[in-house]
Amino acid sequence: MYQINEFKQRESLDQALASKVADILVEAVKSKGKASIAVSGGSTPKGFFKALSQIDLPWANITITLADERWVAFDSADSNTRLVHENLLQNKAVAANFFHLKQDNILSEETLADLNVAAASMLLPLDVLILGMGEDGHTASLFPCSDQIDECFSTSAPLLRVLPKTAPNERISFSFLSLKESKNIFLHISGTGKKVVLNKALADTNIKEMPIRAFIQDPEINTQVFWAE
Ligand SMILES: O=C(O)[C@H](O)[C@@H](O)[C@H](O)[C@H](O)COP(=O)(O)O
Repeated sequence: MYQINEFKQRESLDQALASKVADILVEAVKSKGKASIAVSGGSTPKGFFKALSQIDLPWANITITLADERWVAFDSADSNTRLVHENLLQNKAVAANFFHLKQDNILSEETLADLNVAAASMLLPLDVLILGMGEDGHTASLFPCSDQIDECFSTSAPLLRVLPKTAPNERISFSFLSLKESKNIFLHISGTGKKVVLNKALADTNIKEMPIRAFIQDPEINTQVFWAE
């Protein structure tokens, strides 16, 4: 299920989402000494990253990772790791820990197995998950067009390799079953085009056709949608 929070200005959304996420992270650190957050890449979250980076938080006890990453070099314009380093791991958040999904040149079975062990012990369940959504209804790198779409929903491994057919780059993504355990889930989208996609996602039920449906229609999952015009 979902609740929608609508904003006229993207800047107001960025501030509101940053302050909500900050409160959750503070509470998590207070109660268990540490907190984890997975953010998404793409073009939408830059302003949110900047707003969150300026908040005074116990950053040294907070680990940031990505919901998914493209398997590209750090200096590539497509690197979500680079996006996070340039926009979120700045200002006060410079003290935060970053869990790197992109490791070696090749995403081998061994690398994936090591990442799965590390993610399970260090990050999961996530305290905060910020999802984005593509025009095709993908979220994280759960791509409807990929041969891995069944595995995206069925695997109990935290992470999997995905090869989208309609988007560039090999990907690594947290699986649906690991993402759905997140304690606080947000979907951050902006623009009228994304509102149309959201409405399309709400109008039908096939999750493999539009994976975002799984997060907004499952009664066991509570997704806070943050949308700005
Ligand atoms: O690395 C990625 O591609 C993502 O994490 C992906 O799931 C993204 O969030 C959506 O594609 C929305 O992207 P935009 O914000 O660019 O529309």
